Amino acid sequence: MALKAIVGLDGGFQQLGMRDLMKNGHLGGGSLRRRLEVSKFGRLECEGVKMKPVDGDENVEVKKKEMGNGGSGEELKKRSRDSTTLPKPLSATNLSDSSNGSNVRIAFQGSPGAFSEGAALKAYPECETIPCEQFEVAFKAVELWLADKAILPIENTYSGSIHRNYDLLLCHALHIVAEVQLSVDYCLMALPGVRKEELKRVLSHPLALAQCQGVLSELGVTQENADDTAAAAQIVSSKGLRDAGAIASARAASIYGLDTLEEKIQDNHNSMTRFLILAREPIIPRTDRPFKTSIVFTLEEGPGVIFKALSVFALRNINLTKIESRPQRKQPLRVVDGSNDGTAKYFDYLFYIDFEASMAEPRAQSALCHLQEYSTFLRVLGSFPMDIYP
Ligand SMILES: O=C(O)C(=O)Cc1ccccc1
Repeated sequence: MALKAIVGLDGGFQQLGMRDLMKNGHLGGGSLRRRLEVSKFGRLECEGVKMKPVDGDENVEVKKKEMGNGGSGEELKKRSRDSTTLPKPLSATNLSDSSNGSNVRIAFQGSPGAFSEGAALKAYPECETIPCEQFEVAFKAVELWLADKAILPIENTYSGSIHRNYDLLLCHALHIVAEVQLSVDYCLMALPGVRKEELKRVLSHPLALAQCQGVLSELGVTQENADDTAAAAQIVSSKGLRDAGAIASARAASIYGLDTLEEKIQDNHNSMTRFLILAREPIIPRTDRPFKTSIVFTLEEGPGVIFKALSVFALRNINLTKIESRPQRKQPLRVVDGSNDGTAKYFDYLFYIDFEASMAEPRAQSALCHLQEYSTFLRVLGSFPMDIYP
């Protein structure tokens, strides 16, 4: 799919949105350069672009078995129709990507100062970050070569999995190339001169509000959802709201010129958020450092299939770090014939598993070959280094 990037700077902070990812145009070098120049403070907007459905089923062909990152023949044929997903030759930019992230553009959902941006900077301190209105836009930005990678929060030790982002992993053909674990510190902030007692409401991302209930109920304020924590800070600042505070990062306070009224206001100080970094191409799995592999699969019907599926890892002494199941939205029910009482209908699920092994290890390869005996669909989402230094 081709696109045209249109980004206007109207004086304020902007995000990449659907409107900027155009249907029929092409990406002119000039417009890309212009967009990238503003991207430190701008977000892309997208409208009118036909997005793949977010229920994750367009790329899921459950009737076919699929191994590795290459996909089935049918899927490869489908992908080859869309030239943006074809592997591209190495360029000078690829070769100059350094581990500190200079020359790497990372798309994230949110405004500058969001925690997702902080996680991107933890992984690649010198990267260029591209704020996007929605997660779909961040994925699209990578698929359309506007960004090299996308980052998305996937789970939190306090509130668990971010289900929508699991679903998104399946809608797109991006590969997980890294994980980042971040301990998130929330700050309460307001316009300079505003005191805590003057606050009548506090704005933030729902996840942040949920984790700061102690302070919020002490303040007796109403809570208002924002798209992301930094957007909350931006609203308070740009609208000059003197009765409102925001919960966001210390970086957001400094970006939007707000004063921090209280630091580390979260109820639980040990809470961590795990983010995934996605790219168009998988990385080459290695065995010289701890690796994790993420897979998604569906199972045949029958007694004990989940037990059998999990045993392929236990038999090879492979540790599982995460199990998640999600309904198959497009075909949520599986009709099973053959019971004595007639036809039964079951909920049909996708299983996501993370295991501690690299796809370069024979035990991981044989575990997945074994798993194929019980699964109707299997996709490796990525094999990537574990973030062991949170
Ligand atoms: O809103 C943000 O800043 C985000 O990046 C999403 C988020 C919110 C709370 C914890 C971790 C990530």
